[in-house]
Amino acid sequence: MIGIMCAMVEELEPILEQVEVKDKIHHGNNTYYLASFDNKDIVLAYSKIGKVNAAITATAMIEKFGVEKLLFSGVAGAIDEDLKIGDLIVATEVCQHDIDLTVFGYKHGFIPESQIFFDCDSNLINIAEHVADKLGIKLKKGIIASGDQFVHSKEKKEWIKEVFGASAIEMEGGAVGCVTWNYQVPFFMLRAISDTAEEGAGVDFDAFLEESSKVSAKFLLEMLKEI
Ligand SMILES: CCCCCCN(CO)Cc1c[nH]c2c(N)ncnc12
Repeated sequence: MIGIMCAMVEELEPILEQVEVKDKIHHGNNTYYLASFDNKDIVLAYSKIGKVNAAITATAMIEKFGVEKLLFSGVAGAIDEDLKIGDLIVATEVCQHDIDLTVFGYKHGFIPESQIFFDCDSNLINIAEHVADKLGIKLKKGIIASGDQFVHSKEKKEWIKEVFGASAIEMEGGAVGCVTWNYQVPFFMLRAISDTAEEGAGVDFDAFLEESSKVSAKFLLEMLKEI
């Protein structure tokens, strides 16, 4: 079973309308759509925004639906200057920039018995690169940082870049990476840029959420054909 996760309904809609939904299951205040696409069984859901909501959905996908690969599609704020609105980025690793146990000598993003960075699945990243070549589109790869805040300041964005080497910023991937690492389930995340995470990012986000969600959804569906 393949799991497809988004944070917001706007990110899931463009995927859901392209698959054959067989059943809808309500569980833990989430709706899980059982569907098939290209003769593959998939379960889809949006978690709601933020790391806790994302962790709930990722865990349910694994524990209740037996998902063996978890793919995330959505939008993100750009940290790297070469990422423009509408561009795609694939996560090589994810982290949580709002974890801070530095007073005990730990690095930012580190929790004892856990990790700062969680690797995304190299096989799925390879498939993404193959699909990008086939479609003739530019696909950036990089670290994506998550935190429970919408980043809209150049200072904060630059700090996250400095401390984590992140190329993009959002609010769920680091949590999903932590869940999939604990359960040893392959994880892949694709995001399309909706804003630059600086002053005024909220306005850009509202303006480009729908369009960028479609960019990410379209690519993810192409990937599904190759999995
Ligand atoms: C009510 C509106 C909720 C916005 C949710 C934003 N998502 C969270 O995953 C992605 C995202 C896009 N741009 C971002 C930014 N600049 N900072 C954090 N997250 C993001």
